[in-house]
Amino acid sequence: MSTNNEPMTISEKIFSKAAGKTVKAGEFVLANIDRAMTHDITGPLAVEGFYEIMRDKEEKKVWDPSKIVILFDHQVPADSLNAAQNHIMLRKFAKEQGIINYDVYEGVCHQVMPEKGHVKPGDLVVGSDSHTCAYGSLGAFSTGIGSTDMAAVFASGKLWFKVPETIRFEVEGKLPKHVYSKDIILHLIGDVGAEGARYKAAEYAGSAISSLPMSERMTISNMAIEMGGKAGIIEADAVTEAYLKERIPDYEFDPYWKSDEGADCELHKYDISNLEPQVACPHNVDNVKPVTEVEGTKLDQIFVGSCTNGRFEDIEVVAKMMGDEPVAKGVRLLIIPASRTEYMKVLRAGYIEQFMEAGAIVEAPCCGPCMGGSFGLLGDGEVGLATSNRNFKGREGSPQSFVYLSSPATAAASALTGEITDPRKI
Ligand SMILES: CC(C)[C@H](C(=O)O)[C@@H](O)C(=O)O
Ligand code: SF4
Repeated sequence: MSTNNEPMTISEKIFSKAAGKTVKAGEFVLANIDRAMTHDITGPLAVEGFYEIMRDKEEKKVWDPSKIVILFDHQVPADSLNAAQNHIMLRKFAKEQGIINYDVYEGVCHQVMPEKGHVKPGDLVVGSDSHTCAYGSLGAFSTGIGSTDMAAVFASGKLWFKVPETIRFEVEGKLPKHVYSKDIILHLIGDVGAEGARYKAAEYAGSAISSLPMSERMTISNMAIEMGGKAGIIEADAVTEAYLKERIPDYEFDPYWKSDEGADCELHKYDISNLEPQVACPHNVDNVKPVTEVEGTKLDQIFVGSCTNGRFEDIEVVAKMMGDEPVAKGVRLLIIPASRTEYMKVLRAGYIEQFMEAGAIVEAPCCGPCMGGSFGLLGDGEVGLATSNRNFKGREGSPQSFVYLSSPATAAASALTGEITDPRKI
């Protein structure tokens, strides 16, 4: 696609493809969208907006129903009459328009989209959810948009963008035992701050990133938005290829979708060889401390799940660390696999029985308490530890509660003791 020899970032390449001409960071483009995703919270307003845009048109059809995905994850199974009505409305819209609709609770959108093969390297993907940046783990430019922008995408398949500058995180080293990609991303966010990557495309590279399996890459891309990133991209490689070959039958790896050497970016370098497990403390995701500084904080609830860390691999870490030990008295351990597929893997591995016997509770795939909208909420003065991605005041329930964020390993160690615990000490 590059028409001259100037090195380009992966974002510039993707926007050049999407705009049909070579574009550079800082330029405004009207871009063709490859895939659009919406869910039960933001979908209804997008549908209303779509009909508003189409009000004078005789045929009120979306631009391409095969490129839109609608799913239900935030309030499932319907937890209120309002949610049930929203689901009815979205099911009807999807049916009338012929849109792909996972309407029987397939799981959290950001797990289901890659899992079902809806994203590939070089794609421009939009979703009406801020953690849409998660699909950057597959080498796509993927970003969250609002419901009204989604309405415009439904109608036209296009959207205006300013091509973002790139902020590149080069992370080298071998992860110490019991330290995971969640610790890397919390460390990066703590370092650059909640605004450190504002309107920039974050790119993660280096030996510590390329050696991560896909499940852990997803965690890192997912949290780009927590430092203000517009996207969180990891260049596609053999790991990406293997993941996609299982899901997209005709997928062929294309080495073009990477940042060229010498492309313009703001560079940040890290060595994580001695990284401690990290914890984000109330009430901001960038309030990050090594676990040793918050050890001993008493917990009321631990939530293992969400689009950030609700995959089989995450839950397996918890199962293995807990072994036959029970959940500590006085703490509630809530485990929610991120999708039906991940749930089935957890089930077949025998972990659900193990967790239930240990005194934990395993729920069906959904966002759960992550956003404080559904079940499993924290009350006044309660303290929770979660493997999710946000800990703002009131995020998991009461504005008088406190949420810490960690890796599944730290969550498991803490479930055994009832207080924030360094997994290296278990
Ligand atoms: C409901 C949705 C708009 C929201 C988001 O955009 O991220 C939610 O998924 C979250 O994690 O806060
Ligand atoms: S699991 Fe949490 S972060 Fe992910 S989409 Fe659901 S509410 Fe948002």
